[in-house]
Amino acid sequence: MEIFHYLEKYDYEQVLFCQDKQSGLKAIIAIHDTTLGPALGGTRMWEYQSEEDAVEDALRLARGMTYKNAAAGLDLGGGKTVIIGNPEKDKNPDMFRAFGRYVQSLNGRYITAEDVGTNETDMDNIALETEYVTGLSAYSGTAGNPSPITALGIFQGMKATAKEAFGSESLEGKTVAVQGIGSVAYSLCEMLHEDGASLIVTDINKEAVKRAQDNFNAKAVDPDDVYEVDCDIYAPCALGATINDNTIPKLKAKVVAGSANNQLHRREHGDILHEKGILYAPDYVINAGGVINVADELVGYNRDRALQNVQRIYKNLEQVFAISNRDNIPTHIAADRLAEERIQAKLKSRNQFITNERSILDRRQ
Ligand SMILES: NC(=O)C1=CN([C@@H]2O[C@H](COP(=O)(O)OP(=O)(O)OC[C@H]3O[C@@H](n4cnc5c(N)ncnc54)[C@H](O)[C@@H]3O)[C@@H](O)[C@H]2O)C=CC1
Ligand SMILES: O=C(O)CCC(=O)C(=O)O
Repeated sequence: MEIFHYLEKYDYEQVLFCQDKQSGLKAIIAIHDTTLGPALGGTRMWEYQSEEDAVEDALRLARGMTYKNAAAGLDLGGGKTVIIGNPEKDKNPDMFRAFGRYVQSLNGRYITAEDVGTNETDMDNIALETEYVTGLSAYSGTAGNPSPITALGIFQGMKATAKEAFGSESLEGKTVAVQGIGSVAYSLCEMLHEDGASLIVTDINKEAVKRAQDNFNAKAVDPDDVYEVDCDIYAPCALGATINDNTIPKLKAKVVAGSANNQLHRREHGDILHEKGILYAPDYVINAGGVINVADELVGYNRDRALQNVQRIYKNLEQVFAISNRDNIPTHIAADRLAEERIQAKLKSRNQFITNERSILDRRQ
């Protein structure tokens, strides 16, 4: 990988390699863009095939956070960390403390949180060394597990998408096929069931499927069969890249709206959905509930306020659909435009001079 070529192509600000021999820490902090504010994005711990894969993942995820935070209306830029290692075997508290010291060294340019492979306990260890961490354990009066709140955002976003696709936001009587009944999707199924939707579920974990069958009267299908079931909405809530060359021809749903990150295998798959008349709720717009929730910790966590802000996802998607209709473009491009318009507007307003402790006026005797 030609690293500076890549950084220049997507306009990254900074990449920091962090190593601590004693704890075994090997981390990469990527800061994509801080136009809107300090970069906020979680820390992923994963056993990568190669160091190059780890760098690529950190860069791709950091850029995704710039768009997610901008489209969510947060005054935050985009960044992300990956820690190289197996989260089941290689973790220790000192590793996260060492990482916390690196985060502190950035003096607030980057704020971290949970991601795949890390949890509230890891964030608590990071917090022993830096104030620039969110998503701490709920016992310390903070946000705690973001999944139910992410689910609320998906539920709101699904309603906005249903309104655009079917003319009514009501999910009563709609059939939703949910892929992956993990932390987010279980809460989502609960809300959908209460709202009168019928559920078709799948998971590689049989217990998760049984729980949904027992509690929400859901119909179960095998993981490979979920794409072609008769349904109104397909909700990918497991892995990324499930919208691809193989699955699109099978889809009977008129709407794709779920929590997974990076749902489109390639960007052109968003174009194909558009051409086929399948309305796609862009992943980083609809799944921003988690980051909206942890961002609230930065100003002193207030759950009611965080929940209210998560409801904004409905309006954010309405805006995406308005741009898509106005410019006759697929929704994934409309979402990018929404995020980029916010960043550009902020860049322009920087032309106005403000006095601060760094300005020339401050040097007067
Ligand atoms: N937890 C959160 O607040 C947020 C989560 N997301 C994304 O949402 C998705 C779900 O997140 P969580 O619920 O936290 O994860 P989770 O790990 O609790 O749930 C994922 C579920 O998917 C199942 N699964 C894996 N491969 C599958 C397959 N091939 N077919 C069917 N099921 C499969 C797993 O068995 C598991 O039950 C992830 O892509 C995550 O990145 C995005 C934003 C925030
Ligand atoms: O939700 C979080 O814990 C942090 C935000 C983030 O990294 C994400 O939304 O992918």
